[in-house]
Amino acid sequence: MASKCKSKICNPPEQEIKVTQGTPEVTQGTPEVTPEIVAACQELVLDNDKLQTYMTTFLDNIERGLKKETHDDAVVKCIPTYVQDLPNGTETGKFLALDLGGSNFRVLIITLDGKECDMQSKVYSISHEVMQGPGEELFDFIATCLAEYAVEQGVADATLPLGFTFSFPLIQKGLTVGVLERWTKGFSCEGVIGNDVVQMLKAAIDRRGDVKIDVCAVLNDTTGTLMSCAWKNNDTRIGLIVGTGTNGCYVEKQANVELFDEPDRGSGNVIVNLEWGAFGDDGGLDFCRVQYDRDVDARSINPGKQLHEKMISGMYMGEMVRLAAERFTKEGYMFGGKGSEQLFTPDAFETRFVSDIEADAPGTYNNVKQICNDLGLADATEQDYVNLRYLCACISRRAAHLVSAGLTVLIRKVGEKKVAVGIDGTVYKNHPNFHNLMMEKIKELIEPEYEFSLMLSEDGSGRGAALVAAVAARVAAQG
Ligand SMILES: Nc1ncnc2c1ncn2[C@@H]1O[C@H](COP(=O)(O)OP(=O)(O)OP(=O)(O)O)[C@@H](O)[C@H]1O
Repeated sequence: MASKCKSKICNPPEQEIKVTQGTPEVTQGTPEVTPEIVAACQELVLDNDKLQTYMTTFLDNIERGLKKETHDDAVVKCIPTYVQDLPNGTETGKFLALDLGGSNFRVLIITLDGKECDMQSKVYSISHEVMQGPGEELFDFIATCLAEYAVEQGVADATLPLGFTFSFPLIQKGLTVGVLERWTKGFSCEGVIGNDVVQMLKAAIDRRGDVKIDVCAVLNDTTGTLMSCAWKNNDTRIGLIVGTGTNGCYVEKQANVELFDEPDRGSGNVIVNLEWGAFGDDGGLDFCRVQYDRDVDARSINPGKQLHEKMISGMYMGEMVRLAAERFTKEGYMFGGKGSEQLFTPDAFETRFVSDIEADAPGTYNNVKQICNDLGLADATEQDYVNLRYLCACISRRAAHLVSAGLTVLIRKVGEKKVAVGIDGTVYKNHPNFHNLMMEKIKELIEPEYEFSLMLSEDGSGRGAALVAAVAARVAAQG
């Protein structure tokens, strides 16, 4: 099989993989990506016709999620968040925030004063045992971190308002009531699904009895991201996360959100948490899923669920590249047909490698070489580097294009001529091309009358949680 390996190596002064249009191309005079790999990767290219199909299906899914009659069977749940008002820059006070939603857990103390915001925080990593152990132990762990940090910061007796950023699908029944619908992103703690996570948090705090806390909002990081960005930019109407998982939210008219059952406090709007990670769970994305998607899904702890998320987010992107590299190695096109033990080990190829490899300057192979060495692929050739970079580009670009098509639908749905999108998540932040790919693709897909901007929303989970709590307090004070 190794004989199939094409090693056409030259040493061009400049080499660039263009990832902006169609399939990534290599400029002339550089080692070309092995043609068999290019041909096999066509399935990862989402042309605008496919993206139109995606957009039509996605919009239909949103409508189904918003309508009472179809909501129960809808996969894109469109959950009303009970956040009716965006910040106006007058929010003040000291707040606690908890941020649970992925690989790390954080406790924050946030001081808001008009346009000033001071944040102190501590990060705790969550062990595999806690992520997949009994729910009560998860909440005891959260309460312990909270209590320790509150004592350390001298606010244990201050009864500060707390915003709880809990970034898993919650059915909200009020600003302080959130029932977990299902776990995602590798969590599977028993005894939480179907329960109100705010009550579980309060119970854990009470079990300790050493801190006084006023839990006054539960939200997910998407909502926090939107709020945090809106605090800086009045045009913000959409929040997006591309991190461990992916999700989106947007400002919708209350009249269109049939499940929203609270009186209008004046804005006429409410933030809708799409839970768009589940898009495709009814087969709606089968037209563009490929074998790597099916393999990643089959080996996950939630097969058949979060299929859109699995095509996009950081938890799966590296593994997708690894699966492709494994395939092309076994077919004899890469790494001398041999590969290495690490290359054939699930999850050994981290998503940060995708960013690092694509960040190599044109014609240079510093990062890719280092990564190959670390993966036991010290014999990799320049041709292998080019091929591996191509696989990274195909998979990250597909993710960026899916997100772009989703945002195009939301920008149109918001319906205002000028819309800012607040975005958070390490994939968006650290991937060298993700932002540019999104800008280009949305411009291509959307009508020219829409003006949009994509803004990095710094720390939506922390500042956003404080803002939700603060806005609720401001609106309540206004009567
Ligand atoms: N340099 C990088 N480029 C791209 N992805 C990366 C990079 N470094 C880490 N990641 C990926 O980012 C993900 C973590 O992102 P982030 O910290 O934003 O998520 P989270 O807060 O844990 O969860 P979420 O934001 O989805 O609720 C992991 O899947 C990790 O593999």
